[in-house]
Amino acid sequence: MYMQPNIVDYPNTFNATYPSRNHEYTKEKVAKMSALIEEKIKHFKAHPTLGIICGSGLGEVTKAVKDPVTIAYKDIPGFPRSTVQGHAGQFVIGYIHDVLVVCMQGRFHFYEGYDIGTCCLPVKLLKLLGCHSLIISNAAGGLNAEFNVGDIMIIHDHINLMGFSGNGPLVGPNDESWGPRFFSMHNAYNPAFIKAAKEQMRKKNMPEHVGVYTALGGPHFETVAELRMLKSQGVDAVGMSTVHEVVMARYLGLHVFSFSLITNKCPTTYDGDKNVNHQEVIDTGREKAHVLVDFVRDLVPVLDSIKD
Ligand SMILES: O=P(O)(O)O[C@@H]1C[C@H](O)[C@@H](CO)O1
Ligand SMILES: Nc1nc2[nH]cnc2c(=O)[nH]1
Repeated sequence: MYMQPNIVDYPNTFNATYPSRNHEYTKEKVAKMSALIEEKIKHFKAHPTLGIICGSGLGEVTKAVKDPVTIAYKDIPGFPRSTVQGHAGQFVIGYIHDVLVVCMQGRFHFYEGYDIGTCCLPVKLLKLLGCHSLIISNAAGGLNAEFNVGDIMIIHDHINLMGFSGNGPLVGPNDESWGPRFFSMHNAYNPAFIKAAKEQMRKKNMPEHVGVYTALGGPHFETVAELRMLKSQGVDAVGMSTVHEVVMARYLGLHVFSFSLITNKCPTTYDGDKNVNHQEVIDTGREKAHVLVDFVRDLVPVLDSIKD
């Protein structure tokens, strides 16, 4: 879907167009959304400290949440709607162990027609709700030959392909009260979180995959030539999200842990019938729900205790 670029008056100069609507999500606007949620969770008498963004088919992670309060995205004025199968479109807020978490069952993708800034609005909302850290999950195709369908890959770095070409969430005017104009993406994926997650994997006898993720605009999956190119550039898993959310999270000073569920293998040869499809992605998420719930449940208190 073609999005009409947003037109903003730049004081005294000219009308500028921006690919991202991030600047429209002002503190005032996002605080109104946050206040609606806070009202519905005031009985907890605490603010959530950890946000969890669930990838395609990965919403069952919320089974780890005790005393959940569910709030539909459609009940928050100005908040986008989920349009993709496997993204329920609701917040699930409650406790995992003694940590108050906000889970997002559903994220927003560029291919749904949302601009990249709108895709990252949830990260701003999670920050205003009080989160200091995020777990960002996604379903991804595995390029690394060591990965099997159903494995988890911890993301230790990414290649921001959409951002390379100027389609980044922070393109446009900057409000310094949210974050700085320029900032580093070095160690964007918190090394202490990665270390803790690897320890969890070792204890659970899970393969300890760590790798590089990239997101393409989608919604189509990749050609063999594209996958070969990505593999040659050091990409281990390919998806359609996460990267821009991590950029936004680091801008806001949030700590990030992120992982991919490898839902399919990415074909790098032309032989055989290797058509990836969304149903396969959803099915792998469902089949592995128990592993994800267990992994996230045990990781949450560990990550929450690491403050830098
Ligand atoms: O929201 P995520 O990144 O987990 O979703 C992936 C990428 C596409 O949206 C979808 C393809 O099946 O899964
Ligand atoms: N781009 C992309 N996204 C995915 N999400 C789940 N599997 C895939 C994949 O193979 N490619």
